[in-house]
Amino acid sequence: MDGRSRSSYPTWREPTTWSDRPGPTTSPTTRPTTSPTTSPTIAPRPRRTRDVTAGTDDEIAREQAQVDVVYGRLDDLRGQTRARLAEVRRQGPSGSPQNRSERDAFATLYEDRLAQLEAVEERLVFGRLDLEDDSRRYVGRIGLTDPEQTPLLTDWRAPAAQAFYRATAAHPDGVRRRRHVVTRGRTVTGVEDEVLDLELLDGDGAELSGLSGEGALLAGLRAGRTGRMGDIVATIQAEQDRIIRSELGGALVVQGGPGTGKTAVALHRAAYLLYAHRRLLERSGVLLVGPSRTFLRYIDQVLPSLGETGVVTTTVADLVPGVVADGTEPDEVAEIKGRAIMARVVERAVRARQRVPAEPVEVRIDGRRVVVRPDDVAQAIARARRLHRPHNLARVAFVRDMLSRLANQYVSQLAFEVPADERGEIVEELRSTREVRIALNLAWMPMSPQKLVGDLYSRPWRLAQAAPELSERDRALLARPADAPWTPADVPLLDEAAELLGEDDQADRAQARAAADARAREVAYARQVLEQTGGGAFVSAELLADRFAGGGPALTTAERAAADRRWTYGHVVVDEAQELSAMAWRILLRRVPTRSLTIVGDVAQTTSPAGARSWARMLDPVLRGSWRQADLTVNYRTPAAVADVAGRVADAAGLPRSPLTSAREVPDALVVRQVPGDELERRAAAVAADALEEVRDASGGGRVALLAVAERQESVRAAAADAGLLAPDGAPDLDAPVVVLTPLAAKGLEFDVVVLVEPAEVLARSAGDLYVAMTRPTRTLHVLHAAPLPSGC
Ligand SMILES: Nc1ncnc2c1ncn2[C@@H]1O[C@H](COP(=O)(O)OP(=O)(O)OP(=O)(O)O)[C@@H](O)[C@H]1O
Repeated sequence: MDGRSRSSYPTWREPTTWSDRPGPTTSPTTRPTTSPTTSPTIAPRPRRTRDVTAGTDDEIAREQAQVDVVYGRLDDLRGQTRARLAEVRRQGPSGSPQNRSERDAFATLYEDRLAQLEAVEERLVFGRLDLEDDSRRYVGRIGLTDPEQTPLLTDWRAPAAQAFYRATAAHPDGVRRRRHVVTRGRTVTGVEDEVLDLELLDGDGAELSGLSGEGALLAGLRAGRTGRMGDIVATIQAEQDRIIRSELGGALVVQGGPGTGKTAVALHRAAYLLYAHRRLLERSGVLLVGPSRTFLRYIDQVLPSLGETGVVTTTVADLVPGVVADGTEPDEVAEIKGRAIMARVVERAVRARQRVPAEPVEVRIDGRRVVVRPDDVAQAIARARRLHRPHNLARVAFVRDMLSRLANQYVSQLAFEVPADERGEIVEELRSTREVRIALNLAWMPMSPQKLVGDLYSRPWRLAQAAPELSERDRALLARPADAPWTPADVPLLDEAAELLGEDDQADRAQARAAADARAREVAYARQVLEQTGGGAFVSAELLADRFAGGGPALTTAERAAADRRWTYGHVVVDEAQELSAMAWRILLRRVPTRSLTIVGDVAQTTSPAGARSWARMLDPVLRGSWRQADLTVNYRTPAAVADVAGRVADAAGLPRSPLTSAREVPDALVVRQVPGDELERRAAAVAADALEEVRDASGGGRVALLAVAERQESVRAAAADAGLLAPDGAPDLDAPVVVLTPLAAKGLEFDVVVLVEPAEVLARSAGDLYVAMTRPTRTLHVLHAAPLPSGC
């Protein structure tokens, strides 16, 4: 994986029949991953290994007994935590502020712990390893021990669980048998074994009985979509596991075609890193950046289900606290704002606010004359710049210097010596004189990022001065009224400006010094408290001290980080990273000076004109060539027939597509219909209605998406509303069974069925959009067209 090499797909899975009670929902047939028609990247079936099928009910009953024990322990721990929380709350709001703050901090800790214990209810236990030394190890969502500290369940992220994901017959890693335990609620519904030890197969049949199943992985893939992403913790594949557990340091790029689990892997990696490097990351935090708020909603249940609530999830547009970037603009305008040169433009715009006046400015004070001379201003500017501090902070030095020069002029006109303390009064008088203030402000204007960037757009001469590299056309495209709303592409520029302008942080720094003194004492105290309460297993003394000092219960690391523009994270995960502009990379890298990054994406799915078609071209300039790449090669989402045609379309359009193997084959997965142009929307809605009937299941699963270009959204939505599929004018709602979206908005999401309306129009906007649209379904892609189909279809 390291050194930008391609990983292979080493996991072999037995094609088996699924032992199940009451049974998973029926679904289209699947192609076993060992089928000869699948890609050569899937390792051939090892001949030494075979599945054993007998006595399933006994095995299920045996596993049920163990699963009951583990859930029993979970219930006990929940009960204990609830009791502790109630005890803390009972103490009420009395006592000294220190006592109250400690109580609040403990209440938050117990609440967090309880939330974690509640979140792991589903599929708490999902695996068992039978080891060469005849011991057994159960693998699950979190680690649990019994009251005597005997292990009951191994956290999936622990080193001891790694073999569950990686062991193969060729490299059994001390494992004789790997068992997938499938549960629904707290009931074991099936087991599936992979036997990695030949001797075991030749041994006692009774001991090995009851092992059958069609494969936990494929069963999971066949389940109806719910509109929200689920975790894959029970069926992580070896090539995915290697990425999830890759070392923390440096920048890791995860390239993979559609449906290869990039998002799933990114989320599981965030959870893994928090577990494996908790000391480091619990206080600095992990940031996860996604392409849109819709996407963040789509994934928002995954990390909590893995027992992690401390990750800050956001979009680039939301990275600057206090800036609401909900304006829209044409792609070509966003592309200009994303260019690397805009960093220079902002820098020049800042320097333009440090200006030597053309003429001397004369000011009269108490009948005496002082002059703000261009020479003095030039010298004071040069001296202040040499400090290399941000504009608003260096301004303090500039003003002090200028006032001193003006005071000298004033004093030289007096007929007597001025004592040092009275000179200070003269300086203060000069400072408060309106004309002096105006003259100094004109020379070195205090600035907010919003004013600086807003002026660039609304005052063409300022842009012309700051951006000589941009063509007149480009500059005209950037022009807009001063009160126009901010757009997502403005946010990196505002952050750049904030960085160069700085805030007057003198008070902050004094406070920080005082806080540092207090902190050592607080950490020592927190350590003592943890020793007494036994809370050290799930929180460090440093974090507890943060919470004592943090002003109350609300301030978790994630909350403090999200509210602070200058927060630097211990690790940043970026999904759909191929879309990021050069300026967006700058804002992100500022948040992770250690360059500990997981960068996830597919350069064939790029839709933004500011995005990348090559990782090297995108990342070499920003990471100076210091990054490693891992590839994902198996498409778990899209049926083979759909993936094949999407691949042909991508190739015809010249997209840099990764070679892919589809894990699933679904009969009749691709349906193409030509219809009259004036019937497109109505027919598409009818197809969606029929599809919904087919995929809807009793538990609320089953999702259908109608995808069309932005210009058709309204008419498709109206047709879908007429067909009773969605409320008229309703906003896109991921929880609804049917959604109407643009391909861009569908990025990263998936549905059971996609109805794609007029692919030629999608292609006209961007080939990446068409590739994205075609690769969203897990079961069926319906293509409806009036115009000729794009080549490759
Ligand atoms: N090991 C796995 N076990 C079970 N399901 C998996 C596994 N890997 C991926 N999946 C499923 O495959 C689907 C696609 O995963 P995901 O959305 O992470 O892919 P992606 O590479 O980010 O796709 P895209 O680039 O198209 O957005 C999801 O439903 C995910 O849960």
